[in-house]
Amino acid sequence: KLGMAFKKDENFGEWYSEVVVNSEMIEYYDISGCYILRPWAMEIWELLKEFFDAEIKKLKLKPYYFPLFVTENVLQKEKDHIEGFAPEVAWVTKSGKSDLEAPIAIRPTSETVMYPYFSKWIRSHRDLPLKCNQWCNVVRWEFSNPTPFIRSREFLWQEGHTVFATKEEADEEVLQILELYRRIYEEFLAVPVYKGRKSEMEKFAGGLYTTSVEAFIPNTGRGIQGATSHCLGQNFAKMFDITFENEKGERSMVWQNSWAYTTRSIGVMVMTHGDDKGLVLPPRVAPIQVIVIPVPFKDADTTAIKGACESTVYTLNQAGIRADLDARENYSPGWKYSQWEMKGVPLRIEIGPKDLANKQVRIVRRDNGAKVDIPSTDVVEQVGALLEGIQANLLETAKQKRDACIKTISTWDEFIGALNDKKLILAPWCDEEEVEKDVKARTKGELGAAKTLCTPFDQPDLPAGTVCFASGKPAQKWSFWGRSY
Ligand SMILES: O=C1CCCN[C@@H]1CCCn1cnc2cc(F)c(F)cc2c1=O
Ligand SMILES: [Mg+2]
Repeated sequence: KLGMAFKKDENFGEWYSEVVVNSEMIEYYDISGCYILRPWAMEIWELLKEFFDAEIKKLKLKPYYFPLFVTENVLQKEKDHIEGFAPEVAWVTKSGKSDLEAPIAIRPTSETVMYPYFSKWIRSHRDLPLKCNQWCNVVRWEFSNPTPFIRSREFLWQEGHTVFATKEEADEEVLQILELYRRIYEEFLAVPVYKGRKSEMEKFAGGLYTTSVEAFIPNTGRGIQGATSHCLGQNFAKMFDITFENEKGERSMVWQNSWAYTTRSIGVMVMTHGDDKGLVLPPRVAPIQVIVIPVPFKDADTTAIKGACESTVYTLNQAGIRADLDARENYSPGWKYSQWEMKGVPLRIEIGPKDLANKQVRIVRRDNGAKVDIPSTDVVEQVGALLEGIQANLLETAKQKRDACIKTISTWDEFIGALNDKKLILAPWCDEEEVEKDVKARTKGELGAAKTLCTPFDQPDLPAGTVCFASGKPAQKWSFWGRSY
């Protein structure tokens, strides 16, 4: 069966589940919150990884792999680091029939796995900076509604953990990595994001401050954290005794960062660009950018048509374009069109007897359905230009949709109205945690409470005398508020 049973603007949740399955990204698994990532998803993950890994290698990050398991006493090294997270930790308690002497946790994140060894490896300033990155899976036994890519009990990520002699170096790297995350979203996934700082309440409790890139899903009116880059300060250095002897022979504590993005990024892309025909892939992350389909005609020369298709694929591949041929005999062209549209392939090239005779090919765009006939000799240049056009169009369209959801408010009533209208709310805030807690309490409900998403680095000007929408106290900053994933 092809085609979508659910419409994006009518049943978003069902639409999303259907798209990720019909496009062959995901197969549901018999453990709740766990999903099979099929090639159509893993190839996207690998394209993102290729970019990000090359970029952090330029920043001198070294690849590591730490164990999946961590002992109970090490995991609980510092109460405030994992206090609220305890229910999410998955434990191994047996091997075969026999109980383990002590339960072993499966890593939900790797600070406690890594930092005892950072303490051992770092003695002198000459051992700094230490720059560790690992690509791995983590497990968090969450209970809120599982969603493929967006919220799963196991997911893939990279986690960077860096150690510096000075706060200045750490502060600089936090922003360098955040910029890479912005590039992943805007330049690859064509998803607009805001860079900002998390509030004291929303930040990583174990750190000094948290920055993030924040996306927004217009269909649900929910913000979603795209990636996060923390400055940990010297908190973990204290916890794990990570000190070094500086040039003057004094013992000092190190300054640390940690940062991650995850397979959630693929889900954000699906939600942003997908339509009622299925997935719409930004060309820079499309495993197949162009699918070439022969269109045979009753007595036409099918061999010549297939030959033209094969040479078109070859020519495109030689130009570094990810093109493929769908010459399956057991499916009609029409069926193939629908299937590759469902999988979100950015361009389709059709070659039939007429095209052959006119030495042209027909190109069809997935994003806006536009059809264009071009001379076969121009195919590389035209396809290249079309792919760039699609990439830009997807980002621009997503930006306009997101911007249309932004509501700048100044009073509580306006805030509630905007929340009910599924808006991304920009509000003047007094920056007091009590007020943040109060807003959460006053907006509790089955759709979830409103919270601060981030304080965007790019601050609109705040006229003197502006008061906080929730407390009436003098506003200190503009922050994004809303419901979130
Ligand atoms: O967000 C990052 C970037 C990569 C490295 N880790 C940091 C902070 C992770 C915050 N966090 C997030 N979730 C957790 C879940 C747990 F079950 C648990 F024991 C601990 C945590 C936890 O520390
Ligand atoms: Mg969590």
